Amino acid sequence: MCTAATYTAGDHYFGRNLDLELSYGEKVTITPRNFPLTFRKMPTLEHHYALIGMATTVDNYPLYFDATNEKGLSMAGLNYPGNADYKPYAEGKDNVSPFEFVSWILGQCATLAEAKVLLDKINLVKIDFSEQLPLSPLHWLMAETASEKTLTIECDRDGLHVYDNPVGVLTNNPQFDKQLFNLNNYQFLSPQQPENKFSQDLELDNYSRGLGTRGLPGGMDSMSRFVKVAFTKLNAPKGETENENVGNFFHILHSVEQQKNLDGVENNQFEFTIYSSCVNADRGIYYYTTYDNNQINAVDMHKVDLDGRELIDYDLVNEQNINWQN
Ligand SMILES: C[C@H](CCC(=O)NCCS(=O)(=O)O)[C@H]1CC[C@H]2[C@@H]3[C@H](O)C[C@@H]4C[C@H](O)CC[C@]4(C)[C@H]3C[C@H](O)[C@]12C
Repeated sequence: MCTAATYTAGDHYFGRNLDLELSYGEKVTITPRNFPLTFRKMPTLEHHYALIGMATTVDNYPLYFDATNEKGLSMAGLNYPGNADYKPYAEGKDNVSPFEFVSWILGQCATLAEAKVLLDKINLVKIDFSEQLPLSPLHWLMAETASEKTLTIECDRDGLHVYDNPVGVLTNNPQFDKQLFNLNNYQFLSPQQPENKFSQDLELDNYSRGLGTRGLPGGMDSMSRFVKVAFTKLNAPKGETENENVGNFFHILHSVEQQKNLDGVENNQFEFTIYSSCVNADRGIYYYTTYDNNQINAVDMHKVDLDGRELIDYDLVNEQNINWQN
């Protein structure tokens, strides 16, 4: 399972937890403006916006899991098994494969309005990257900095759905409209202590702090994480400094982090949070933590030549770095 979220506190932040039982050798990857972005059925983008994000690069092709462009538009792909339904080639449409989708949109669009124009013409065509890397069933969170608005994009059996996402979070199944509806069931949650509405005939005691959050779901499943991360994010403090806000953002994501050995999948394996990312979308800085390294690491896209023609990538720093004080 995975979780993605946005957060605004002065600047605009976008990030995700990547939860899985295996790694694809992903690295923080910068695609400069003049790296030719090729597509199976669409013309090459010789010149485009520069991108920074997490990607696996195969045959010099960046397969982005999540990314942000130099204009602050961001996207993340999350698992959507059993629902994602990619389509056959369609004449007259922009036939873009899901593995190309992030680069196609972020390479060309600065805003959600521009992205919506491309989404109107798009056909998410069923073309695998390779036999070894077939398509994954995904849906996407997309956010811009200007309006602070967020979209969810899902390609179901009945076609493409582009939802306004007023919460600014995404997890996995079920469909987004059901996740949103489910929040109706949690209106009772509060960061404040409850008042007794149970009965005036009883004297009830707030015997513990945090009673307003009793009933907040804590499961690893995607509906539980949706509620928990939405509640955490919508009540998150807004700091004064970059460090404070990056810290706040990681607290939001880590509220739904998956610890090892709690979410069993096939072959006696367990899914866990491989990395958590936080992009400052206004400044093009990609921060991340990994399961084994709680320290926040950062890559700044503006410290490299964004007019280049070659991909630039950074291995994840995966070793725990303890700050010894004596
Ligand atoms: C599995 C990842 C999503 C995380 C997630 O939601 N996990 C939950 C698993 S589950 O619900 O519990 O089954 C997704 C996000 C982005 C995906 C990758 C990107 O789409 C880029 C390429 C695309 C290729 O078609 C397949 C490999 C791949 C490298 C993908 C592998 C995998 O499907 C990734 C890494």
